[in-house]
Amino acid sequence: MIMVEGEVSGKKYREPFSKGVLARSLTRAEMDPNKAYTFSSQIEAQLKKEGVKLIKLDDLVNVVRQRLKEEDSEVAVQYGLWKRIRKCQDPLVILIGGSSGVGTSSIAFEVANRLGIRNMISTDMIREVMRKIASKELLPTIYESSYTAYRSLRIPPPPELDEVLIGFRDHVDTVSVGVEAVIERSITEGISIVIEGVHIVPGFIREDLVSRDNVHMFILTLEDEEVHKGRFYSRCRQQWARRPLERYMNYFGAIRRTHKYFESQANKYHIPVIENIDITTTIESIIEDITKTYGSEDHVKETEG
Ligand SMILES: Nc1ncnc2c1ncn2[C@@H]1O[C@H](COP(=O)(O)OP(=O)(O)O)[C@@H](O)[C@H]1O
Ligand SMILES: O=C(O)[C@@H](COP(=O)(O)O)OP(=O)(O)O
Repeated sequence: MIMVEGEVSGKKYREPFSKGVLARSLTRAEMDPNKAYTFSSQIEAQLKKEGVKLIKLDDLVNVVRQRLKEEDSEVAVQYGLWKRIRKCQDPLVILIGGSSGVGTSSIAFEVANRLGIRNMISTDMIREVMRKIASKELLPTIYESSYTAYRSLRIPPPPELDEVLIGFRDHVDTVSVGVEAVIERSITEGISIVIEGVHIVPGFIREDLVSRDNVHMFILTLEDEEVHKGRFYSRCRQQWARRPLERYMNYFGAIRRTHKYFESQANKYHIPVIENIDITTTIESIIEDITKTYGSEDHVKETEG
């Protein structure tokens, strides 16, 4: 059996070489799963042939990189980047926002998967916890959807102001307290996480958190209203009981107002805006933006492997 020796926070550990574990990291670097498994088997065979019984994780990574360079240079680059992200001491916190229906949960899931991040939370869940803590009388707007929050404003806004946006801002402002708590906890615990939903709005989450190098925010949009409507049709087909189409169509105008607000806030705070037409392109641009930060070896603070 070949043993692999790694190191976490100065402590050494050993585990058996696993083709499955190696294959998964290659799949994240966009290698075809079948090819990844074959490739991992070849690496194992190579090590056995060389009589290796124990290999340091860093050395294993170099063996993999060397062979990848010869066989698949594109995967080699992706694998290198992915390893650099994994080696970084700071956890990655990825925030994906956008108005209802633009695709935040679908994209968050894919991004987490690609980067090997095991934690993901929707801001709807954070809101749900907050609803159990604060009464409807105290925080009425969070008992509504983000786009209907205006209906429960305690003091109706003056007619010259957009009541949908006043309600939306109040709703988001409150839930942002919970979002900040999750970010803070992830940072102190060193846990990478993807947080997604309508409550990720530029300008609402504390600057000292979003300005960190390891916190990345993205806003998804759908310029074409018909395409946006189409997403509700497809979602409602999948989850009819929980997400009746009628509700989203009745409030579509309000949802589009929040959509515009997301765009203007993103521009104001220089947050990347990604038009979520093609799922692959959206994921690629998010991954590319994040990996840019890890493009240089200087960002590697620890050799955890
Ligand atoms: N890039 C995309 N192309 C096609 N359909 C998409 C894309 N992104 C999301 N969808 C679909 O659109 C619907 C809404 O996406 P969802 O992730 O639930 O949105 P949100 O969480 O922002 O409300 C779902 O049916 C989802 O499968
Ligand atoms: O508040 C809101 O805008 C939506 C967000 O959810 P998504 O549509 O983004 O999943 O929550 P709802 O009240 O409809 O459960």
